[in-house]
Amino acid sequence: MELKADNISFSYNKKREILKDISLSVKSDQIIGLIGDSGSGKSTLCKIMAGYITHYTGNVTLDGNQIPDKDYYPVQLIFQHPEKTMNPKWKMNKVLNESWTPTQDLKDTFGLKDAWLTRWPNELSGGELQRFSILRALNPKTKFIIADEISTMLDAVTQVQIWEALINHCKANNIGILAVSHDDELLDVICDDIIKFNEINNL
Ligand SMILES: Nc1ncnc2c1ncn2[C@@H]1O[C@H](COP(=O)(O)OP(=O)(O)OP(=O)(O)O)[C@@H](O)[C@H]1O
Repeated sequence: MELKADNISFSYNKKREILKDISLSVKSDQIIGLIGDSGSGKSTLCKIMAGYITHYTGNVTLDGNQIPDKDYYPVQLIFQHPEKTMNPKWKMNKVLNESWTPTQDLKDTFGLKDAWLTRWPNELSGGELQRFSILRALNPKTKFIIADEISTMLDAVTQVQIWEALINHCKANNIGILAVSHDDELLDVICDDIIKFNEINNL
């Protein structure tokens, strides 16, 4: 499969255009990196490609087709701050199983401990919470993952564990990844190709 953004332009308000005529593509067997200046619009592009922002111009397609937003959205966005995406009034068991029920094998692969399931989100660390948000995004209907600075706040060991588990799962299940990061060393190690955001944003 191929996820494509074609000629995407967007502004939050009339004063300033954030994205101008941006095009990029990711195939199922690829990990594509996206690097660029802070505030240049990378997260905005991620939200557009994952269906969170809909009032843009241009096209986001999967194998040339518009992505229907009524069913499960096959492009899943994982954010830098997992706590912002979780209901603070839900225990982690409910948070984890909201979209699908991950197997015990997968929970083990991501180092997710059963003891965490009975806690509230504010009783877990950033690294522990990020394991939940990644597992939630790996519903079998997911075709592409957009990882927006998912390991920025984690220590080096946790960063490696999480990326290794995510990449292994995605390779085995033919899920393509768009990885946004300021860490060029990380992108050099994990990506097939790295796109410089400033060069594709035609402002
Ligand atoms: N909801 C919003 N309303 C108005 N402006 C916004 C909104 N969200 C982001 N912006 C602005 O849009 C611009 C692009 O933000 P965005 O978060 O996409 O950049 P980024 O490249 O991901 O930055 P960083 O690398 O720092 O995460 C910034 O100037 C930001 O202030």
